[in-house]
Amino acid sequence: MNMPWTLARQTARDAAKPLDANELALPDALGLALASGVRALTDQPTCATSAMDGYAVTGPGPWRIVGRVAAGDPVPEAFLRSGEAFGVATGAPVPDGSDAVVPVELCSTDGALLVADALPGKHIRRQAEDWTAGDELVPAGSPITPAVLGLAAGAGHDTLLAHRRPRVAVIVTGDELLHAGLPRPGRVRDAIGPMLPGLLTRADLIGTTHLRDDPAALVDALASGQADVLVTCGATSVGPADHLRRVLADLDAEVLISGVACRPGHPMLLAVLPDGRCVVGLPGNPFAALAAVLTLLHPLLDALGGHTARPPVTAWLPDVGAHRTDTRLVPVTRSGGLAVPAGHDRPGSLWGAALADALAVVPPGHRGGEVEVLTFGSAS
Ligand SMILES: Nc1nc2c(c(=O)[nH]1)N[C@H]1C(S)=C(S)[C@@H](COP(=O)(O)OP(=O)(O)OC[C@H]3O[C@@H](n4cnc5c(N)ncnc54)[C@H](O)[C@@H]3O)O[C@H]1N2
Ligand code: MOO
Repeated sequence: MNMPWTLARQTARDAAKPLDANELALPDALGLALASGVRALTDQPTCATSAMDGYAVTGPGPWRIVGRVAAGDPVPEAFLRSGEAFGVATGAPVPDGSDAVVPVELCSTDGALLVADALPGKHIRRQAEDWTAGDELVPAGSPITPAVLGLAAGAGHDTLLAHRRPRVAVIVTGDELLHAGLPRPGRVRDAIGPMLPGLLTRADLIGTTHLRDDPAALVDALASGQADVLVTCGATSVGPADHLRRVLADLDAEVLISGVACRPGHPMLLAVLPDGRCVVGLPGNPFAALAAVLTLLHPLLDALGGHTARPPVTAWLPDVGAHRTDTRLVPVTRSGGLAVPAGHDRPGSLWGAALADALAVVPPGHRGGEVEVLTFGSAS
């Protein structure tokens, strides 16, 4: 009995716990998931600062210019009194007592005398206006994007605690596969091996092995290794050369998912070996393999990498002819909230997927309307 598609995705997410976490220098943490929230180590700003190049002033004008402070200077020792002005640069601390900053282009000066209109409080960034020391700025489980790195640096961090990226080994099986040159009767080019690295943006691909349809070789390939996840391609079905299910049984693997009610890709599977390593079985038909990556592999890799599930991305899809009982995965291009089918979506062909930027998830019975879309880059 094939598992419903939505349950299969959730089962894949729940199949693994986040991998260990390490304290990493900021540049090394890019793309990983935060293992603990980023907290501000100081107030921002740490003191009242000027938001403009100009003059800090106090009381009604005109004012007497009594000094100047540049970016990088410490807080001026002077306390600004009514009728006094202090030259300030954007980002520089303003003297205590300042009422407002007047931008330089709104000022006229006559020697040490400054004339302008000042609005109380204007253009002064008060201490802790953005955040206070101890505030959580980004929660655990968030992806460490370039902006998170910049924010963390701004909040005083030199390192971040981040989960390790899962290590993935790929095993491509099939006597009929060629890895170069022209396909010919009885021989096809491996289309899955070249596709996978670009789909593993949240993992480290540690190796790709090509095997004949030989159960002993498959046992050897699965039995040991450094990978957290083994991804097999082909051999998921019931033909004489399709050994994956028997080999997993011989290895005492716990099969969590053996078939999913979706088109294409229904023979996909997920198993856990006795030592905790996971096996994701991608069907041999290349578009079915892509469907299995987005359905099972991405949620599993997200869970291992410590990434929190994000709200689904949706788009409006016309009636594309839903399946009666199974979820269809349909290649689409998206434009302004609308998903347009790319066509060419037969299980053995990546043509439609190559023209698409996402797969639309079409539940059984769908007759047009809002659907979830899965992008190729990452996961849930
Ligand atoms: N009796 C049944 N036969 C099949 C069923 C079924 O339910 N009952 N399901 C079909 C579906 S759906 C799929 S999908 C495939 C899954 O097959 P396998 O995972 O066992 O893969 P293979 O048999 O090795 O290959 C299937 C097909 O894909 C081509 N292939 C395999 N690997 C690659 C690759 N790396 N790159 C490009 N093409 C590949 C292979 O040559 C075959 O044409 O089973 C159906 N049969
Ligand atoms: O998964 Mo198969 O047709 O559905 O390629």
